[in-house]
Amino acid sequence: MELIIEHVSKKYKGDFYGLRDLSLHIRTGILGLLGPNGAGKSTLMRILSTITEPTSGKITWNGVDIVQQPNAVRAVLGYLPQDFGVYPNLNAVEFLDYLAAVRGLDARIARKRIEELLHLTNLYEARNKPLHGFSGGMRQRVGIAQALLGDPKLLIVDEPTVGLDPEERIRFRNLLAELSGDRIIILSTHIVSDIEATATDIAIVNKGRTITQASPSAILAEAEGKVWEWMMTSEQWVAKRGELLISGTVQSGEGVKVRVIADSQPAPESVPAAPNLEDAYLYYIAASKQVAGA
Ligand SMILES: Nc1ncnc2c1ncn2[C@@H]1O[C@H](COP(=O)(O)OP(=O)(O)OP(=O)(O)O)[C@@H](O)[C@H]1O
Repeated sequence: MELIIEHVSKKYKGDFYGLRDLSLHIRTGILGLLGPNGAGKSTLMRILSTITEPTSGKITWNGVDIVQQPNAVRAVLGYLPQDFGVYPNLNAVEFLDYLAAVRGLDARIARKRIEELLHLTNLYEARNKPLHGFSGGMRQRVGIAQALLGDPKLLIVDEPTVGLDPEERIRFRNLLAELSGDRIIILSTHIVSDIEATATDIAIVNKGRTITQASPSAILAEAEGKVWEWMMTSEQWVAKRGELLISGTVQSGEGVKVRVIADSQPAPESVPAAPNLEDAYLYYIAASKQVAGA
C-alpha cells in the first residue's frame, strides 16, 4: 500500500496557504504527522479524505489519482475529523447503526461489525447509554469505531487526543497501536508523546511544508549532540531563559535544571544529554524557522 503526495499546495481565499509544495511518501504502518497549530495538518487530512481538493500537486493511492478518481480512496477510507460530533440522544449502537446505514453497509454485516468494534474500543458495557453522558475519551473511541466501520485500509485521525485526560490519552494511543497491521494509519497531532511509542514513520510539518519525513530513530539521530543539560541558579535562569531553546526544566532547592537544544555547547558547565523525540521535534522546528528567516 502506498499513498504518494507530490508537491501539493492548497491556497485558500485571500492568499492564505494551508499547504505549500508538500510531499510525503506513506507506506503501510503508522505515520505520525507532527506540527504546531496552523502547520497545515488538518488541511492535508481533509485533502486526503477527499473533502477538499488541492490547488496544485498530485496525490495517488496505489497509483490511482485521488483527485481524478476520489471513489478509489473513499472505498478504503476511515476518517476521524478533528471536530467529530455525535448525536447526543442516541446510544453508541444506534449511532453506529445510523452511520453504517448512511454509508450503505449491509445491515447484517454492519451489526456484526459494530459488535466487534464496541469490544475493540472497550465501549461494549456502555453501548446502550446515550452519548451525551460519555466522557471525551469515550466519544473519541466512538469516533474511531465509526472510522473503522468499513474496515479501512487508510485510516486518518486528526488530533484525536485534544481534550483527553492523560489516562484516556494513553488508552487511545494503545487502541491505535492495536489497529496497525495491514493498513496505513495517519495520526496528526502537535503532541509528541501521542506518537512516540507507536509511529513507524514520522513527518514533521510547519507552515504548510514538510520539514522532514523519516523513521523515529533517524529523527532522533539528527538531534544527537544538540541536547544539553545543566544546573542554573534562579538568577541565571531569569537572565538567560529568553536566549535559550528550552526543552525542559526541573525546579529544585539548588535552582533550575535546564534541558536546552543548541548546535554547540551553550554554557561551560552544560553536559550533552541523549535526545528524546520532543527534543528532536523542537530542534527541527527551530531549524526550519532559521532557514525560513535566512
Ligand atoms: N478555510 C480556510 N480559509 C483560510 N485559511 C485557512 C482555512 N483553513 C485553514 N486555513 C489556514 O491554513 C493554515 C493551516 O491550517 P490547518 O487547520 O490545516 O492547520 P493545522 O496544522 O491542522 O492546525 P490546527 O491544529 O490548529 O488545526 C492556517 O494558517 C490556517 O489559518
